[in-house]
This record gives sequence, C-alpha cells and structure tokens, in this order.
Amino acid sequence: MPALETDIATEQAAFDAEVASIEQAWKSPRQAHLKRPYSARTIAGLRNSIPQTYVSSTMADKLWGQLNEHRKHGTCELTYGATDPIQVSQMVKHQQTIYVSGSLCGTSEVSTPGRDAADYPWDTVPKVVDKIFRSQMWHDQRQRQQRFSTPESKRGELENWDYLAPIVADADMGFGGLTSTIKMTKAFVEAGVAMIHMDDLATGMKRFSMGMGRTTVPTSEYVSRLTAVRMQFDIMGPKLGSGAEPVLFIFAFWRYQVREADIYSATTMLMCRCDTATCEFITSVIDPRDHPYILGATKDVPSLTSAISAATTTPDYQWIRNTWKESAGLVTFDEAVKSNTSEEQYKVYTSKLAEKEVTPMSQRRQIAKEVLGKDVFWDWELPRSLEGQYMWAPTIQTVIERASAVAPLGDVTWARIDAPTLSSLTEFHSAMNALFPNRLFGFGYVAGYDFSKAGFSEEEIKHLHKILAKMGVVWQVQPVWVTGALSDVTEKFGKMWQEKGMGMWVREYQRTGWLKGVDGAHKLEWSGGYLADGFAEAVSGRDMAL
Ligand SMILES: C[C@](O)(C(=O)O)[C@H](CC(=O)O)C(=O)O
Repeated sequence: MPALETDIATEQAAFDAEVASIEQAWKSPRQAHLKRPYSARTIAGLRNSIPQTYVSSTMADKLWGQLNEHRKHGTCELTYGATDPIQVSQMVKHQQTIYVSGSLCGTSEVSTPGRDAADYPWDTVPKVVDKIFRSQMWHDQRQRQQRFSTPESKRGELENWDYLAPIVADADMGFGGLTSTIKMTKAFVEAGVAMIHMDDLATGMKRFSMGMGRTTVPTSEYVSRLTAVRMQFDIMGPKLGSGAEPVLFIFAFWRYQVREADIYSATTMLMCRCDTATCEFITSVIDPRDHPYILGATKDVPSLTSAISAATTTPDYQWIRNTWKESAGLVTFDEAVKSNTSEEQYKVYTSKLAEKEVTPMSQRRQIAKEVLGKDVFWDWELPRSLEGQYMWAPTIQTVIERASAVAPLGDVTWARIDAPTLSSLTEFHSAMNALFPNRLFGFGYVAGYDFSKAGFSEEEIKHLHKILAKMGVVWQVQPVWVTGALSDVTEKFGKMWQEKGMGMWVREYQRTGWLKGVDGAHKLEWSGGYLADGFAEAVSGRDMAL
C-alpha cells in the first residue's frame, strides 16, 4: 500500500476543524454539566482518521431524554437485573430500561460462577450487553416486519412494544487499570450500551463476605478511573462533518425527539457510583482528601497483623479483627484530637482546618500539637490488614465528597448504600442537589435488606421509590431478584412435570391457558416465524402486502 499523500497544511487545517467541532459539541446543553481535565485537541489527536458513529449514542440520547423527563416530573424508572434475552423481551412491556447486572453475569455468564466479587474477565458484561442488544434489535425487526406486512386497516390490532429499551450496564471498578478500563469502555460502546456505572471499589476486594471487608480506592484513583471512561467516550463520540449526522439527527429526532445539538454531541452516559459507605478499608492514604476518614489506634497495642499472626488456632479473621479493634481504641484523627482537648481548644483546631479545603494528615498533626502543646497518639499503621489496607470510617459525608469530586465527569450519580436509613438517603441527595441542581441519580436495592428494622414506616417502605424520585433518583433497580424468580418457577415446573407428566402439561399449560397469550416458542410472532416468511417472500420476489 503506498504511503498516504500528506499535504501537511491541509492535514493540519482538517485537524483544527475537528478540534473546533469537538469544542462545539462540548458546549451543547447535553454536555453543559461535564468538565474534562483534557482538551478537545487531545481528544482529536486520539481519534481515528475514519469517522465513526455508534448506536450507543442514539440509545444514550433516548435514556437521557427518559431520565430528564422523570426528573422534571419527580417520577422514576423502576427496572431490574437481566442477562437473558427472553427475560428482556418481557421486561420491555413494563420497564423503560434494562439493567445488565455484573452480579448476575458473574453467576450465570461465566465458566466458574461465584458471588459478586467482580472477578470475572472485563469483557464479560460487555458481551452480555451485545447479546441482549442484538436480541432487542431482532425483536424490533420481526415486530416491524409483521406490522408493515399487515394492512394499515388491521395494524392497530397488533402488539407494538418498544423493544429498544436503553441498556444500563455494570462496569464495576474498571477491572484494574487504565488500559483495561479504556478497553472495557470501548467494548460497551460497541455493544450498544446506553449507560455504564463505575464505582470506587478496589480491584479484587469487593468481597461481600463479612470476613474480609470491602475496600475502596483513594479519591484520586476514582477520579482517574472515571476520567478514563469519559475520555474513551469522547474519543468515540460522533464526529462532526462525518456526514453521518443528518441521518442520525433525523432518526433521533423522529424516534426520540432529540434536538440537533444533542445528537451531534451525544455519547454514551456514565453513572458515577460511590461505594465508600459500605467499605471497611481503603488501599492507600496517598490522597489527603481521604485522611479525615482513615481510622487509627489511640492505644499503643501490637499491630492487627501481629495479633492475627499470634493467633494459635486457625485465625477467624473477623473475630480476631473485632477483638483487636476493641482493644486499639480506633477513631479518626479528628475524633482523637476531640477526646484530648477542651471544647475551646477543639474549636481552635477545627477553625484552623476550615482555613483550607484539604488538610493533609501531617498538617492536622502539626495543628493539633500547636493547640494541645503535645503530640496526639494516633497511629493509622497499626490497624492495617494482612493485605496492607488502611481501616476506613464510612460516612455519608465521605460519599458526598467523592460524588462531588467526580460529578463533572458523569451524567448520573449513585450512592450505593447497603443499609440505608431515610435520613442517610435524604442527607446525601439533599447535599448533592444543593451542589448540583437537577442532578440525575440512580439507586440500587439490596434484596435482603430489612427496611422495617431500619426504621422505615410501612408507608415509607411502600412509597420509598416515590420519595427517592422526588429527590431526583430517577433510575432505581432491583439488581439480582431474578435469581430467585427463575429458581422458583423452574423448581415448581420441574416438580410438576416429574410427578404428573403430560397430564400436567396439557391440563396446567395448554388448556388452562397459562401459555395462551404468553410470549414463547409456541407463538409464531414472538419466535420470528413471520420474519422468516418475510425473508422468503423477498427472496422469491413477492413484495410484502404493505
Ligand atoms: C448492583 C450490582 O453491582 C450488580 O452487580 O447487580 C451489585 C448487586 C449485588 O451484588 O447485590 C452491587 O450492588 O454491587
């Protein structure tokens, strides 16, 4: 292949024009809430020379429209986790969006299932999104073919589901590093996802088991992760002047009433998920923004690791750790200062902290010494775990600070709070709404959580999704309930079939109509029988009866 003819001046002029078009796209109403640490010139330099557009952008536009409509009316989308196309073909009848849960993928879409430790290959969830989006497109195609092969006078009698429900997918923690996060993001966009969520958990330390505890990463690492996602979206964003816009714009406007400025700049959406409220550890103290929430020992005891090593029987980490924590007098540094100072002295200490947005631990120690006249004994090394993690004091304030740090990179915010109280939900969303008016929020429910024990009244439980919707929580999900549903239906059918055979089949299924009207392989429409006929007619030259 001969080398490209390169007229440098022409090449540079085209590049500069592309930079200008990206800058224009970033000024659109759709992107007004986003702030990038990199320039449009950087993005232009990272793009291919062949302009590309992705259906992911179209689905993201649709989702953006749906969620902002809910925001405007104080309502919400209620969806649930899925990995199966048959399930998705039914979800579209009552849900607006589909959620591809990492936990479900880790249970049913991998060679070795397991509890949701986000330990599966990074391309697992993108591949499930691809499978589901293709099935949605197929159902859309077969339904459309049936409609347009039915005379207009009879078309009103046909089903007309919107199979193209935008997919929201679980990107977990980005799977370990800059390039894996970028590659996974690219795979999600290519698969047709509308939005992904990414959290601030440490790779390999999601651990739902009580024994080892969940671990978060420093705020700085969380910001880098989400910046990598936003950068990859920008690299793949529709390219102005590629000639594809008019088609995209006309389709998006006709189908989703999306305005021109949005479709030009529309790209996949990012939901910034923050898990610190459920974490016991943090991997590093490198970021001073995290220092107020690190736990240290106020008693000069042997370290936790030496207590574990000294255990004579097989160590039960949780018991040893809990016993050690009681002996070590674990508190944050500010709490240690408070318990060593008078009310007046503590006021001086906090007023000095208030002079700066972030005060690193070394300066906190210095200020405390000046106020107290002596060092405060407080050691964050003693509680470190066998894997070197520092102990963490989860608070809603931490979640507010982290969610605020990354909000300019994302379109939606999700505070993952395993054991919410109404006050914690109100505290978080009120603070964020004050900082980011009209912010879109997501929320996920933990299947076994006892809301009554948490102090919610029956009325509050019954209307919780509406209470949250009024706070701007426009997308709410039951991530893993379908595992129970599928187990229940499958076990019941298997028992009946085994015990009653064909008598049951005919009586329970066919004659009583359990399958009548239900989508399934027995239905020509749903199974695509008519679509195959449509192909055959086209091939044989017989036009559809339009
Ligand atoms: C929402 C979630 O990310 C998921 O994978 O579905 C999980 C759900 C779960 O494992 O309970 C999570 O919240 O981490």
